[in-house]
Amino acid sequence: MTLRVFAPAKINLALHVTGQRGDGYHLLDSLVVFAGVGDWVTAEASDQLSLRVTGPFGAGLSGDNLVLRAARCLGVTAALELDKQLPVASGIGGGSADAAAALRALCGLTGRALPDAAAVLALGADVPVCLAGVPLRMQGVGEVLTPLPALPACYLVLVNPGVAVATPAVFKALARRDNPAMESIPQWATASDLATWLHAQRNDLEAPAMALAPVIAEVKAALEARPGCLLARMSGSGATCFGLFASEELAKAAAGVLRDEAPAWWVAAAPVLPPTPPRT
Ligand SMILES: C[C@@](CO)(OP(=O)(O)O)[C@H](O)COP(=O)(O)OP(=O)(O)OC[C@H]1O[C@@H](n2ccc(N)nc2=O)[C@H](O)[C@@H]1O
Ligand SMILES: Nc1ncnc2c1ncn2[C@@H]1O[C@H](COP(=O)(O)OP(=O)(O)O)[C@@H](O)[C@H]1O
Repeated sequence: MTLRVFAPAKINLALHVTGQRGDGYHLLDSLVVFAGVGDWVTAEASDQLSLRVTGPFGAGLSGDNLVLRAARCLGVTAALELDKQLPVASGIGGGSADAAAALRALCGLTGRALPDAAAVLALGADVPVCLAGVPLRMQGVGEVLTPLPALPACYLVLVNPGVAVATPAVFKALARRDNPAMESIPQWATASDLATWLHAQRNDLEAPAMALAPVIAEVKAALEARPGCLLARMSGSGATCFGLFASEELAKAAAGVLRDEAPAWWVAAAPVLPPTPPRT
């Protein structure tokens, strides 16, 4: 039996750093969604644990892969394959998304129940939210997850300039760690309503990441300049930035122009998941 599971990119539409724990980990308040672009994890029953990595960003991976760590955490063996479509160390949770997809595939293969948030937090602060895989408010260091009102249909353009940004370095470069939490969450009727609310929120990691990798400011400005871009912001600890659009046509047009303008950048247009059916 073989199972193939999608590992969607995780996007922090807002990311507030509200404190720091005694162990150094930061307290977060984040609006997290998933995009219709991502990696794929395949698991086939085997009495040995193995991993084959393919895909355009597979060569950029070294060291202990989070997919293997997820399998060891469950105590399950399988022949795993990771098709790495997302840039590595880029603020869109690629490694955490892969770990969550591996957990799903391995639990599906063996008939086990999915582990809970507390059990998978040690794999990475983003693994619980990636395992949930639906839009959520994420708090604590990543383990406190609260459902959101249904999101309006909206589309993202993701742009990564090819500069890997190390998450610990960005947190370390923060000027303040006691920033205000997100404002209370309303019901958004349209993508424009969502953007208006998001404009009053922040990504507190944007300034320190831009200080470490100034090209991030260029990426954000390039997205902001595209017609129909309702909001441009960095995701996670960077360097990927997203633009929020109300329609697939506008998102695809923006992505096309950005690919022409900066052929070295990774550019993807994708819906926010789950895609909402059009209102009748
Ligand atoms: C910043 C965020 C926001 O969603 O996204 P990414 O930039 O990774 O996508 C996440 O909190 C990252 O989650 P993840 O990448 O799984 O983090 P981990 O592997 O657990 O931790 C990497 C390092 O980030 C810092 N870290 C992470 C999470 C957190 N709440 N406080 C922290 O201070 C610590 O220095 C830690 O050693
Ligand atoms: N499957 C994986 N995909 C991406 N990175 C991985 C994976 N396994 C281990 N890593 C390591 O985790 C680190 C963080 O990568 P990633 O999760 O892509 O970052 P981010 O959460 O900022 O998007 C990288 O430096 C990489 O070496």
